[in-house]
Amino acid sequence: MLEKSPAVISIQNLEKSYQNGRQANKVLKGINIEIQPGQIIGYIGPNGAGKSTTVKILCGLLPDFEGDITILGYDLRTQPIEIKKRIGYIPENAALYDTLTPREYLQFVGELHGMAHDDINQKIGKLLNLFEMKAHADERLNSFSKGMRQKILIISGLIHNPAIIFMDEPLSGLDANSVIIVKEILTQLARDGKTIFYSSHIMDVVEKISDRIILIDNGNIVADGSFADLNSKDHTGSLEKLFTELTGTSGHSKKAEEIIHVFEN
Ligand SMILES: Nc1ncnc2c1ncn2[C@@H]1O[C@H](COP(=O)(O)OP(=O)(O)OP(=O)(O)O)[C@@H](O)[C@H]1O
Repeated sequence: MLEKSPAVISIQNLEKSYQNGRQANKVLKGINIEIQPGQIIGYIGPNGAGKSTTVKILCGLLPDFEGDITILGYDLRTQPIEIKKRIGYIPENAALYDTLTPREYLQFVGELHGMAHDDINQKIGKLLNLFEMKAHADERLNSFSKGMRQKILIISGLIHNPAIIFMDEPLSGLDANSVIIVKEILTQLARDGKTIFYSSHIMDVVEKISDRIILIDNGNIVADGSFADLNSKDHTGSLEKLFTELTGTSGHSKKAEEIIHVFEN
């Protein structure tokens, strides 16, 4: 019998509350996930479900949480630096140093990761080329469009060759060609044994690239499995339909009609 590889991400009873004045607002209510290496995990859910909160906790950006998390065998509470060295985080939006050029910014990121100069420069050249950004390597970031900035963020999350890549709505602002490139990159990274934790609203991309889909709603996991498993269980046909059925957000055309009525009256 094939032995199961040890989990690269282990989340046990994860709970998180934000303080709202005097009241605690619990947004993660007991999340349990074990993730094997080389998988692409699609982490989906409605607005406010707790996706970004989960990703930020896993990347060590929100240290105040309940439960136990180990990543690559390191305890997130006591060994966050060991984890941060080995993961990449690609958020939807992040402040880039606007006065720098992509080359300068990426050199800075590479140095923070302790990479050798030659290695940094070689990776920068290859990745900028791949994302069709080489011509802009020495222009200032403050002149960049949303999609161009997003490409630089993606490169900065990959440059140090992390074992796990956390992505929070990474395709935001990218054109169709760039989306295809990112999809291909993710598939190949997973083939090379990297683990990808991918949080997104873009259902057809999640459906196509994910080995496993985890759907959260209101801080709880409501579905967890491959698209084929989830689809055969609920007979829905598409991830979008499954999403709306399980998160109770159906009746869209009626809602749209009501919104139009607001303008008409
Ligand atoms: N810094 C914060 N302080 C207080 N409440 C917060 C904070 N960040 C998030 N929340 C609340 O936590 C809940 C989950 O937010 P989160 O950003 O994790 O959701 P999400 O699933 O990523 O949503 P979206 O799809 O809209 O990005 C929401 O109710 C949100 O209002």
